[in-house]
Amino acid sequence: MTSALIADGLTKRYGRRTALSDCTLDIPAGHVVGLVGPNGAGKSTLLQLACGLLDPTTGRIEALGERPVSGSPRVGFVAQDTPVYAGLTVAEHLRMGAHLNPSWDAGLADRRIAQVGLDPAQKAGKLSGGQRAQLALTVAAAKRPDLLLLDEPVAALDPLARRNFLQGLMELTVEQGMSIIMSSHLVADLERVCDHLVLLVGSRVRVAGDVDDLLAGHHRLVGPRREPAEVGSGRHVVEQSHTDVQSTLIVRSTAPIDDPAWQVDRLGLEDIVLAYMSGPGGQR
Ligand SMILES: Nc1ncnc2c1ncn2[C@@H]1O[C@H](COP(=O)(O)OP(=O)(O)OP(=O)(O)O)[C@@H](O)[C@H]1O
Repeated sequence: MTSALIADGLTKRYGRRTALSDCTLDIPAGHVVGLVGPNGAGKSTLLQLACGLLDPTTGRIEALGERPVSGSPRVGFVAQDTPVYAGLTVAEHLRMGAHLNPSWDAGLADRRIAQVGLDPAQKAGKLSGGQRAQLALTVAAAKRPDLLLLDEPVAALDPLARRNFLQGLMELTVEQGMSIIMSSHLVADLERVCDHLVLLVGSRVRVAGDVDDLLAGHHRLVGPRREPAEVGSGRHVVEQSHTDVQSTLIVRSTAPIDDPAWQVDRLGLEDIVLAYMSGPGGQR
Protein backbone atom coordinates (compact mmCIF):
# COMPACT_ATOMS: atom_id res chain seq x y z
CA MET A 1 0.00 0.00 0.00
CA THR A 2 1.23 3.55 -0.75
CA SER A 3 2.36 5.62 2.17
CA ALA A 4 0.47 8.81 2.94
CA LEU A 5 3.66 10.40 4.18
CA ILE A 6 7.31 9.38 4.26
CA ALA A 7 10.02 11.39 5.98
CA ASP A 8 13.64 10.36 5.96
CA GLY A 9 16.18 12.32 8.00
CA LEU A 10 13.86 15.31 7.61
CA THR A 11 15.20 18.50 9.17
CA LYS A 12 13.80 22.02 8.97
CA ARG A 13 15.55 25.07 10.37
CA TYR A 14 14.27 28.62 10.44
CA GLY A 15 17.54 30.54 10.63
CA ARG A 16 19.27 29.14 13.71
CA ARG A 17 16.08 27.67 15.18
CA THR A 18 15.53 23.97 14.50
CA ALA A 19 11.82 23.18 14.10
CA LEU A 20 12.22 19.57 12.99
CA SER A 21 15.28 17.42 13.51
CA ASP A 22 16.17 14.21 11.69
CA CYS A 23 12.58 12.90 11.50
CA THR A 24 12.00 9.51 9.99
CA LEU A 25 8.40 8.39 9.50
CA ASP A 26 6.34 6.10 7.30
CA ILE A 27 2.62 6.79 7.69
CA PRO A 28 0.34 4.34 5.86
CA ALA A 29 -2.39 5.65 3.55
CA GLY A 30 -6.11 5.32 4.26
CA HIS A 31 -6.01 6.24 7.93
CA VAL A 32 -6.88 9.09 10.23
CA VAL A 33 -3.56 10.02 11.80
CA GLY A 34 -3.18 12.11 14.94
CA LEU A 35 -0.16 14.40 15.14
CA VAL A 36 0.45 15.45 18.73
CA GLY A 37 3.10 17.14 20.82
CA PRO A 38 3.69 20.17 23.00
CA ASN A 39 3.62 23.75 21.72
CA GLY A 40 6.52 24.41 19.40
CA ALA A 41 7.26 20.69 18.83
CA GLY A 42 7.19 21.08 15.04
CA LYS A 43 3.68 19.85 14.12
CA SER A 44 2.71 22.80 11.89
CA THR A 45 6.14 22.72 10.30
CA LEU A 46 5.73 19.03 9.41
CA LEU A 47 2.28 19.65 7.89
CA GLN A 48 3.57 22.61 5.88
CA LEU A 49 6.47 20.53 4.58
CA ALA A 50 3.99 17.79 3.65
CA CYS A 51 1.92 20.13 1.47
CA GLY A 52 4.91 21.87 -0.12
CA LEU A 53 4.46 25.24 1.57
CA LEU A 54 7.93 24.77 3.08
CA ASP A 55 11.02 23.01 1.76
CA PRO A 56 13.21 20.79 3.95
CA THR A 57 16.58 22.13 5.05
CA THR A 58 17.95 18.59 4.75
CA GLY A 59 16.43 15.14 4.36
CA ARG A 60 13.50 13.95 2.29
CA ILE A 61 9.72 14.11 2.52
CA GLU A 62 7.16 12.49 0.23
CA ALA A 63 3.39 12.83 0.29
CA LEU A 64 1.55 10.03 -1.56
CA GLY A 65 4.83 8.91 -3.08
CA GLU A 66 5.71 12.33 -4.55
CA ARG A 67 7.79 15.30 -3.53
CA PRO A 68 5.23 17.80 -2.15
CA VAL A 69 4.30 20.66 -4.47
CA SER A 70 2.21 23.54 -3.13
CA GLY A 71 -1.26 23.64 -4.71
CA SER A 72 -1.33 19.94 -5.67
CA PRO A 73 -4.96 18.77 -6.06
CA ARG A 74 -4.00 15.46 -4.43
CA VAL A 75 -3.06 17.08 -1.10
CA GLY A 76 -5.41 19.42 0.79
CA PHE A 77 -4.28 21.59 3.69
CA VAL A 78 -6.30 23.56 6.22
CA ALA A 79 -4.04 25.90 8.18
CA GLN A 80 -4.38 26.58 11.89
CA ASP A 81 -6.16 29.92 11.41
CA THR A 82 -8.87 28.32 9.16
CA PRO A 83 -8.53 30.72 6.25
CA VAL A 84 -11.79 31.83 4.63
CA TYR A 85 -12.70 34.96 2.66
CA ALA A 86 -14.49 37.29 5.09
CA GLY A 87 -16.40 39.15 2.35
CA LEU A 88 -17.76 36.02 0.63
CA THR A 89 -20.85 34.10 1.74
CA VAL A 90 -20.82 30.38 2.50
CA ALA A 91 -22.52 29.68 -0.86
CA GLU A 92 -19.96 31.84 -2.68
CA HIS A 93 -17.14 29.80 -1.11
CA LEU A 94 -18.72 26.66 -2.52
CA ARG A 95 -19.24 28.24 -5.97
CA MET A 96 -15.62 29.39 -6.03
CA GLY A 97 -14.47 25.90 -4.97
CA ALA A 98 -16.51 24.35 -7.79
CA HIS A 99 -15.14 26.85 -10.32
CA LEU A 100 -11.48 26.33 -9.34
CA ASN A 101 -11.43 22.56 -8.79
CA PRO A 102 -12.24 20.07 -11.54
CA SER A 103 -12.69 17.28 -8.97
CA TRP A 104 -15.11 19.36 -6.81
CA ASP A 105 -17.73 17.18 -5.07
CA ALA A 106 -20.79 19.46 -4.90
CA GLY A 107 -22.91 16.78 -3.24
CA LEU A 108 -20.41 16.36 -0.41
CA ALA A 109 -20.10 20.14 0.05
CA ASP A 110 -23.88 20.75 0.15
CA ARG A 111 -24.43 17.80 2.49
CA ARG A 112 -21.79 18.96 4.96
CA ILE A 113 -22.98 22.57 4.96
CA ALA A 114 -26.53 21.38 5.74
CA GLN A 115 -25.29 18.88 8.34
CA VAL A 116 -23.31 21.44 10.30
CA GLY A 117 -26.13 24.01 10.01
CA LEU A 118 -24.31 26.78 8.14
CA ASP A 119 -26.51 29.41 6.46
CA PRO A 120 -25.42 29.55 2.78
CA ALA A 121 -26.27 33.28 2.68
CA GLN A 122 -24.07 34.25 5.65
CA LYS A 123 -20.81 36.10 5.05
CA ALA A 124 -17.78 34.10 6.26
CA GLY A 125 -16.55 37.15 8.19
CA LYS A 126 -19.69 36.93 10.36
CA LEU A 127 -19.29 33.23 11.22
CA SER A 128 -18.04 32.10 14.64
CA GLY A 129 -14.55 30.57 14.88
CA GLY A 130 -16.00 27.07 14.95
CA GLN A 131 -18.31 27.75 11.98
CA ARG A 132 -15.34 29.10 10.00
CA ALA A 133 -13.45 25.89 10.78
CA GLN A 134 -16.40 23.84 9.50
CA LEU A 135 -16.52 25.90 6.29
CA ALA A 136 -12.76 25.60 5.71
CA LEU A 137 -12.92 21.82 6.24
CA THR A 138 -15.91 21.50 3.88
CA VAL A 139 -14.10 23.39 1.12
CA ALA A 140 -10.94 21.31 1.64
CA ALA A 141 -12.84 17.98 1.70
CA ALA A 142 -15.00 18.79 -1.35
CA LYS A 143 -11.84 19.17 -3.44
CA ARG A 144 -11.55 15.40 -2.90
CA PRO A 145 -7.83 15.30 -2.14
CA ASP A 146 -6.27 11.89 -1.51
CA LEU A 147 -4.49 13.31 1.53
CA LEU A 148 -5.99 15.95 3.79
CA LEU A 149 -3.72 17.77 6.25
CA LEU A 150 -5.46 19.59 9.09
CA ASP A 151 -3.63 21.84 11.53
CA GLU A 152 -5.56 21.89 14.82
CA PRO A 153 -8.95 21.77 13.12
CA VAL A 154 -11.04 21.21 16.25
CA ALA A 155 -9.51 23.79 18.59
CA ALA A 156 -12.39 26.26 18.10
CA LEU A 157 -15.25 23.75 18.14
CA ASP A 158 -17.64 23.06 21.01
CA PRO A 159 -17.70 19.44 22.27
CA LEU A 160 -20.75 18.41 20.22
CA ALA A 161 -19.45 20.09 17.05
CA ARG A 162 -16.10 18.43 17.71
CA ARG A 163 -17.67 15.01 17.93
CA ASN A 164 -19.64 15.56 14.71
CA PHE A 165 -16.58 16.97 12.96
CA LEU A 166 -14.43 13.97 13.92
CA GLN A 167 -17.22 11.60 12.89
CA GLY A 168 -17.22 13.40 9.51
CA LEU A 169 -13.48 12.79 9.18
CA MET A 170 -13.89 9.08 9.78
CA GLU A 171 -16.59 8.99 7.10
CA LEU A 172 -14.23 10.70 4.64
CA THR A 173 -11.63 7.97 5.12
CA VAL A 174 -14.14 5.11 5.03
CA GLU A 175 -16.32 6.39 2.14
CA GLN A 176 -13.79 8.28 0.05
CA GLY A 177 -10.60 6.44 1.02
CA MET A 178 -9.03 9.76 2.01
CA SER A 179 -5.93 9.79 4.23
CA ILE A 180 -6.09 12.40 6.96
CA ILE A 181 -3.28 13.74 9.13
CA MET A 182 -4.53 16.05 11.85
CA SER A 183 -2.63 17.89 14.54
CA SER A 184 -4.37 18.42 17.85
CA HIS A 185 -3.76 18.87 21.55
CA LEU A 186 -6.98 17.00 22.38
CA VAL A 187 -5.61 13.49 22.69
CA ALA A 188 -8.81 12.04 24.16
CA ASP A 189 -10.62 13.11 20.98
CA LEU A 190 -7.91 11.64 18.80
CA GLU A 191 -8.17 8.32 20.61
CA ARG A 192 -11.77 8.02 19.35
CA VAL A 193 -10.99 8.61 15.68
CA CYS A 194 -7.31 8.03 14.93
CA ASP A 195 -5.87 4.67 14.06
CA HIS A 196 -2.32 5.98 13.85
CA LEU A 197 -0.42 8.41 16.05
CA VAL A 198 2.75 10.48 15.68
CA LEU A 199 4.15 12.24 18.75
CA LEU A 200 6.69 15.00 18.20
CA VAL A 201 8.61 16.37 21.16
CA GLY A 202 11.32 19.02 20.89
CA SER A 203 11.46 18.78 17.07
CA ARG A 204 11.93 14.99 17.05
CA VAL A 205 9.66 11.99 16.52
CA ARG A 206 9.29 10.56 20.01
CA VAL A 207 6.93 7.72 19.12
CA ALA A 208 4.86 6.78 16.05
CA GLY A 209 2.66 3.81 15.30
CA ASP A 210 -0.67 2.13 15.04
CA VAL A 211 -2.91 3.20 17.94
CA ASP A 212 -4.02 -0.36 18.79
CA ASP A 213 -0.37 -1.50 18.87
CA LEU A 214 0.57 1.44 21.09
CA LEU A 215 -2.32 0.68 23.47
CA ALA A 216 -1.48 -3.04 23.57
CA GLY A 217 2.26 -2.45 24.02
CA HIS A 218 2.26 0.00 26.92
CA HIS A 219 1.50 -0.77 30.58
CA ARG A 220 1.62 0.87 33.97
CA LEU A 221 3.47 -1.33 36.48
CA VAL A 222 3.10 -0.73 40.20
CA GLY A 223 5.08 -2.81 42.65
CA PRO A 224 7.87 -2.99 45.24
CA ARG A 225 10.63 -0.48 44.58
CA ARG A 226 12.96 -1.54 41.75
CA GLU A 227 15.37 0.14 39.41
CA PRO A 228 14.33 0.36 35.72
CA ALA A 229 17.19 -1.99 34.74
CA GLU A 230 15.45 -4.73 36.75
CA VAL A 231 12.27 -4.84 34.64
CA GLY A 232 13.81 -7.26 32.17
CA SER A 233 14.87 -7.34 28.56
CA GLY A 234 12.49 -6.33 25.75
CA ARG A 235 11.00 -3.72 28.05
CA HIS A 236 11.62 -0.04 27.73
CA VAL A 237 10.84 2.22 30.66
CA VAL A 238 9.19 5.37 29.28
CA GLU A 239 8.54 7.06 32.61
CA GLN A 240 9.22 6.20 36.24
CA SER A 241 8.41 7.47 39.69
CA HIS A 242 9.42 5.97 43.02
CA THR A 243 8.67 6.23 46.72
CA ASP A 244 10.94 4.57 49.30
CA VAL A 245 9.05 1.31 48.94
CA GLN A 246 7.14 1.44 45.66
CA SER A 247 7.88 2.00 41.97
CA THR A 248 5.44 3.11 39.29
CA LEU A 249 6.72 2.56 35.78
CA ILE A 250 5.25 3.22 32.35
CA VAL A 251 6.74 0.50 30.21
CA ARG A 252 6.73 -0.37 26.54
CA SER A 253 6.93 -4.11 26.19
CA THR A 254 6.63 -6.54 23.33
CA ALA A 255 6.37 -9.51 25.69
CA PRO A 256 3.61 -10.09 28.28
CA ILE A 257 4.43 -8.89 31.80
CA ASP A 258 4.02 -12.01 33.90
CA ASP A 259 6.01 -11.13 37.02
CA PRO A 260 3.41 -11.43 39.86
CA ALA A 261 5.22 -8.73 41.85
CA TRP A 262 3.83 -6.11 39.48
CA GLN A 263 0.27 -4.88 39.34
CA VAL A 264 -0.17 -4.34 35.60
CA ASP A 265 -2.67 -1.79 34.27
CA ARG A 266 -3.54 -0.86 30.72
CA LEU A 267 -3.13 2.73 29.64
CA GLY A 268 -5.20 5.14 27.57
CA LEU A 269 -3.61 7.00 24.67
CA GLU A 270 -3.47 10.22 26.68
CA ASP A 271 -1.51 8.47 29.48
CA ILE A 272 0.96 7.13 26.90
CA VAL A 273 1.40 10.53 25.24
CA LEU A 274 1.90 12.25 28.60
CA ALA A 275 4.44 9.62 29.68
CA TYR A 276 6.54 10.19 26.56
CA MET A 277 6.22 13.95 26.94
CA SER A 278 7.37 13.93 30.55
CA GLY A 279 9.76 10.95 30.56
CA PRO A 280 13.50 11.11 29.76
CA GLY A 281 14.06 12.78 26.39
CA GLY A 282 10.59 14.25 26.59
CA GLN A 283 11.11 17.29 28.78
CA ARG A 284 11.48 20.56 27.02
N1 LIG B 1 8.34 31.17 10.43
C1 LIG B 1 9.09 30.84 11.47
N2 LIG B 1 10.24 31.48 11.75
C2 LIG B 1 11.03 31.14 12.78
N3 LIG B 1 10.74 30.13 13.65
C3 LIG B 1 9.59 29.46 13.44
C4 LIG B 1 8.70 29.77 12.35
N4 LIG B 1 7.66 28.92 12.40
C5 LIG B 1 7.87 28.13 13.47
N5 LIG B 1 9.03 28.44 14.08
C6 LIG B 1 9.61 27.78 15.27
O1 LIG B 1 9.72 26.40 14.96
C7 LIG B 1 9.37 25.60 16.08
C8 LIG B 1 8.23 24.66 15.69
O2 LIG B 1 7.08 25.45 15.44
P1 LIG B 1 5.70 24.80 14.95
O3 LIG B 1 4.75 25.93 14.67
O4 LIG B 1 5.98 23.84 13.86
O5 LIG B 1 5.25 24.00 16.27
P2 LIG B 1 3.83 23.36 16.65
O6 LIG B 1 4.14 22.01 17.20
O7 LIG B 1 2.89 23.43 15.51
O8 LIG B 1 3.36 24.30 17.84
P3 LIG B 1 1.86 24.66 18.40
O9 LIG B 1 1.33 23.44 19.06
O10 LIG B 1 2.16 25.74 19.38
O11 LIG B 1 1.04 25.13 17.22
C9 LIG B 1 9.02 26.57 17.20
O12 LIG B 1 10.17 26.71 18.00
C10 LIG B 1 8.70 27.86 16.48
O13 LIG B 1 9.03 28.96 17.29
